Amino acid sequence: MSTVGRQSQRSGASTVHHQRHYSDNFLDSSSNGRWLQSTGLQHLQSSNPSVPPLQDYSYYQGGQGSRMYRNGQRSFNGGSEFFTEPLMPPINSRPSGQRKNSEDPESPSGFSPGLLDLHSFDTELLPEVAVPALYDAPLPYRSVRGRSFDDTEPYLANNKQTGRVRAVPDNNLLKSFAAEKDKASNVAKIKVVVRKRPLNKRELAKNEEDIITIEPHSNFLTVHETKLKVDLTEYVEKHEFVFDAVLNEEVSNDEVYHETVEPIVPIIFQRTKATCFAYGQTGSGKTYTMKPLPLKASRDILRLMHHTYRNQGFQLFVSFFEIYGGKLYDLLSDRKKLCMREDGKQQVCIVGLQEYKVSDVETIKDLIEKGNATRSTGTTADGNESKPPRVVGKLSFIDLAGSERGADTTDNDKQTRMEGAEINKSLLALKECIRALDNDQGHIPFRGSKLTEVLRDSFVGNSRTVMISCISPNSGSCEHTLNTLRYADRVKSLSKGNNSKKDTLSLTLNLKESTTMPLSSILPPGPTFEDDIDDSWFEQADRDEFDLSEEFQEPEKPLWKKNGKVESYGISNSEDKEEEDLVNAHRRQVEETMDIVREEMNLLVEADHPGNQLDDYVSRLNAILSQKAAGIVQLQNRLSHFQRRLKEHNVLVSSSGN
Ligand SMILES: Nc1ncnc2c1ncn2[C@@H]1O[C@H](COP(=O)(O)OP(=O)(O)OP(=O)(O)O)[C@@H](O)[C@H]1O
Repeated sequence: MSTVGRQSQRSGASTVHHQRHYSDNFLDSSSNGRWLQSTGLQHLQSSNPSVPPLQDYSYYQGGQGSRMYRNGQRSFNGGSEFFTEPLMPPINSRPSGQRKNSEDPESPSGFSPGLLDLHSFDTELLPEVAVPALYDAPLPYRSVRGRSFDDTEPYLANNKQTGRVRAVPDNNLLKSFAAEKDKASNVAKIKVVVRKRPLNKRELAKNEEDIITIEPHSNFLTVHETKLKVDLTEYVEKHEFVFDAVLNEEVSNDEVYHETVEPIVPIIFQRTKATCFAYGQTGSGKTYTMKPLPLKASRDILRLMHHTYRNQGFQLFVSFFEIYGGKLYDLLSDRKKLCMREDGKQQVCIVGLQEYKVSDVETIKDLIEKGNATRSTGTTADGNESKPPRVVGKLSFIDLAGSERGADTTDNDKQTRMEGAEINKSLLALKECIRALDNDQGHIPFRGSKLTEVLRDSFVGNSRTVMISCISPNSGSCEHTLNTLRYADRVKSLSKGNNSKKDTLSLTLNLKESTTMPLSSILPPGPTFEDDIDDSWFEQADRDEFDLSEEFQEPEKPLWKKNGKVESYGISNSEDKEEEDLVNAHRRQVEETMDIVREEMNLLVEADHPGNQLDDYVSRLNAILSQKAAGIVQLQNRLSHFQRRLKEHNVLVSSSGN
């Protein structure tokens, strides 16, 4: 076992390499019981695993870890839904309009998703594996070591256990490899999917309207926002969005998996890190959506490991943790507080995080279901433990805190405001990292928040991100829904391969995009696309990002847009952006108000009003002005709260040394 210390430039603390202690004995019912009690995972039902258990699980601690970003107060009540669903039925196998009974809109949210690490392990750590005749292959192939098919490192070069014969794939298997590789290389770097949940009982009881329409079999979504005209009569403003996929309230969790994570599973066998996160306001269905994904993904990963990549030396590890208030807690170890360090290679290590090596779905389910085990006293592994398995692929599932909490600046409670600040910071930093990732920028601003720091290695190299934006359909959530969709839209439009033209194209060619062709390959060449990307494009993208005017582009839109008065500010960092958004929104409100006043004054001047009508006019104008003024004051308050929170947060960050 090796421990290497290094002064971290940032924190000044020593860094620690992964320390892995293998043990056969990892589940302890007493501590599980405690954890289960608090998490409600005891409600989970068992299922038929699709892959036969191999019973070779063990665990180590101290490796790179999993992450979930959640609100600490969130409950972890489990539902039985995802253990009882059939394994990945085809997306069109369910009649449209039919929802599973088990998807109860009122059922409590489930346990947190976690992370699946896929490790390749050194040959000397390979367990003896019987080589079935099926996998025997002609000699020339025997010298090819294959974590993936085209990995041409000589297989025997470092293998001290020369007596062992490594299985090599036959032609069918080679075809499988190639097919999996093909699939992997055709998955877009960023995929933004929106999921709308059904109206819940409470909303139905209040006769709340469903304000979201989704065109069948399309990627289009429209929000119908009710607004007040100058004369205080109501009108509906339509906001249209296009995403990579838009899933309506009838879509099952299986279909969500099929659309989001399933395509990226093969990629992690190609040395790629993938991240799937859910974003949206509280109660919009993030947990409901994310909960089933890790197990579904692990089923597929194990299936690939046991079939296509059989005997290729892959191991799967699972870990769970939470980031709360900028601190890390191990959810598989009684919420033990963890710290994060960087090693000499700038790899992020979560010191002490327990990671469980798993070989069957049942074990993963057990881990999720039963929670943690006792800490390792650890059966010592052989001398090779100083050579920990190398992480070759990783799939992280992140259930973010409710997005509106980041914007909640009105709470007087300091703790709540601090939480809001951290959440806000995480969301903004996440967007920045995704943007940098997709633009192949050399610098990934992962230090913007704890979440992105932890996810650092998911943002470098050949990684993939799937963002699932969850939205509530009710009219009362309109503002939050629009915010969520705008965030998603920005993430999407920041992507150099995904401007709005391309979105439209992807609508037509969506099937190709997800099955045979990358989006970029079906798009026309042009100066705005990958090949000719230059700084001016980024500047344009930045301007676009902060042009809050998209929703006002229809004919009846306020004059401020036509006057072109709203300017975007230059961008210095992600914190500034939130402030800039607020400033722009504030400015927009003021200018909109001024335009209304001007219009009304013109009307007043032009019209030959008798005195009593003039009075009416003036009082109506006053009503409009005070309504607008309230909005402006509210924005001013938000702005100053935001600035205060930023200061507090910066003090906190610098005092914590992280
Ligand atoms: N697509 C859906 N179909 C049926 N019910 C849903 C769906 N999405 C969410 N729900 C239900 O809505 C409620 C809220 O969902 P959930 O707890 O997942 O929201 P959340 O976004 O994770 O909220 P929070 O941020 O507060 O944790 C739950 O009762 C859940 O069962």
